[in-house]
Amino acid sequence: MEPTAASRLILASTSPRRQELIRALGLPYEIVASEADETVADHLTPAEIVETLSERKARAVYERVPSYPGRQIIVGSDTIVVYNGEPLGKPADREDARRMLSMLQGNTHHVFTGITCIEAGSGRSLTAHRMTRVTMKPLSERQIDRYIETGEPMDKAGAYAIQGLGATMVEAIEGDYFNVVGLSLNLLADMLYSFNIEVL
Ligand SMILES: Cc1cn([C@H]2C[C@H](O)[C@@H](COP(=O)(O)OP(=O)(O)OP(=O)(O)O)O2)c(=O)[nH]c1=O
Repeated sequence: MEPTAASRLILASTSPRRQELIRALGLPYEIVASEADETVADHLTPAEIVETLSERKARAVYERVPSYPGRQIIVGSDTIVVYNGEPLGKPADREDARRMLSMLQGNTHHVFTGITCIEAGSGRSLTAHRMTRVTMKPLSERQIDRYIETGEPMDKAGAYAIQGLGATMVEAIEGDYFNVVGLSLNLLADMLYSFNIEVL
């Protein structure tokens, strides 16, 4: 089959960041919220966690997607921060955000994002992940408290947003920036190419 740009993507996500990122690809897309359970077994590695959850999110939408005349690829994604072997999701409350930021400040952590693509008609599925290294500069307790007061940490893995005020706390990154924000466009483009969808 010839590569085609006429296929439609369905982003299985409520994340406004992911919605903005997928728009950058310039392909037709639709957003469908995915209500997948995000609990996983304790023994999974970070890569297994984000791959399992991205799969679960994509599959939840795949199972209820209406039929459509063209090709549709459902895209699910999940992000976690890992520090010292501990996976950090979104903070439960301000205290949890304080605990996470106190650990991350002055140290290097890893951000894992998994992506799953499922083709609606055939059910063919692909899952992969990327990892980015992020180093935060040392922060005082007062700086952490003031950052938490902005409300920015609350719906972000690891309690910070590199694309927001959190950028002022990041000293260095190694790897794909967009993987930290929640969707590596580089990885997604490679995965779409396996479905004969050319972004460029
Ligand atoms: C580390 C980091 C995470 N994040 C976000 C990306 C994800 O939205 C969120 C991690 O939570 P996720 O559970 O991966 O995603 P979500 O619940 O926001 O959205 P959905 O499951 O519906 O797709 O953290 C940032 O926006 N910036 C950052 O710098």
